[in-house]
Amino acid sequence: MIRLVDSSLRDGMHSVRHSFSPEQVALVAAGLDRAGVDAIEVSHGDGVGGSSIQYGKAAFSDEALIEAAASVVQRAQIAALLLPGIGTLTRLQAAQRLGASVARVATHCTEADIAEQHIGWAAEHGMRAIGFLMMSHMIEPAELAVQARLMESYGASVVYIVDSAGAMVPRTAAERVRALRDGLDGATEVGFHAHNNLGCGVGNALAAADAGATWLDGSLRGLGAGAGNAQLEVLAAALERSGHATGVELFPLMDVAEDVVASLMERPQIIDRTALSLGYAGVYSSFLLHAERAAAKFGVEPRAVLMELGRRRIVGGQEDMIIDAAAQLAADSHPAPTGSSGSA
Ligand SMILES: CC[C@H](O)CC(=O)C(=O)O
Ligand SMILES: [Mn+2]
Repeated sequence: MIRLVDSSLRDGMHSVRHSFSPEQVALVAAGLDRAGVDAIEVSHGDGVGGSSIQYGKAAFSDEALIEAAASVVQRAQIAALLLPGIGTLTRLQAAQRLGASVARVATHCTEADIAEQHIGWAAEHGMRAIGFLMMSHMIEPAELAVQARLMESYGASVVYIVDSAGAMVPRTAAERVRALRDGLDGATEVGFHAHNNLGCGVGNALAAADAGATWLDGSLRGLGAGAGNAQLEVLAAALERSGHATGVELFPLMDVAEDVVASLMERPQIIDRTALSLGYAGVYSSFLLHAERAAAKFGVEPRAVLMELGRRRIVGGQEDMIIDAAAQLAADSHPAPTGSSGSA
């Protein structure tokens, strides 16, 4: 049995500049709940506590959004994402008080050790504790399994491989799932979170399921950072057709995607050259809008900025480097005249 987690109201926040209102959240969450989705993730795109100049100001507080979602669901669990260092444990505690019962604690794929306190607290306080290893394409499957074991040792009952950059293809996704499946205790489940920058979002999630992942993320209409996530309603149909039960009712899921989410989207969730460059260069999907803004400011190509970020191996939390890379590219293309000191 596959458990489906919807991320439209969290990863989708990147795509709408963190603007969803409690009313919009309630509409989408009610539709997802009717369709039988297991968990609905709600917060700023960068998790609880993410609203800031660095990551983008949200229109409403995480707490108001979580409360709105929790007030309309009958069956689905509400999930809160926390990136230690962006949000603190107190934000997770507040999320739990307001109705979140799933804690997804996210770290860069080599930094699982910073999640010990948060995963431990969630597991000890009745939440389902999930570890979320971001930018998982950047390290080899065996190294990823070592990090996953750390999260398991802190109390995570599920560890996710997170293809933040949408840089994986079905083979590399499946290799990582197999490495975690082999390295973790049999009781610990493996999850997969896809991005569609290389056009492989649903395919990667299917490959992950075939390799033993039992938790899969997606979002309605694919609403998410970069080219978006695995499109949830498409994934549900494709899983059913490939023999994986999800417990989700497909038509109500299609309906909330088309009748509610489609009209909330600010930009088409397509693989244009900038989104494709994210996957090709292996860059964090949530950098898309930041890179477009920085490129416009410095008069350079967004694609060039993303390729430079990939070359520098910049990871989440280093958003200021996007501006640095754009400024550097602008300076390289308009070098100061010989003999100039570069300052007035
Ligand atoms: C900034 C948090 C990030 O969006 C989490 C996530 O969904 C990912 O890494 O793909
Ligand atoms: Mn994501």
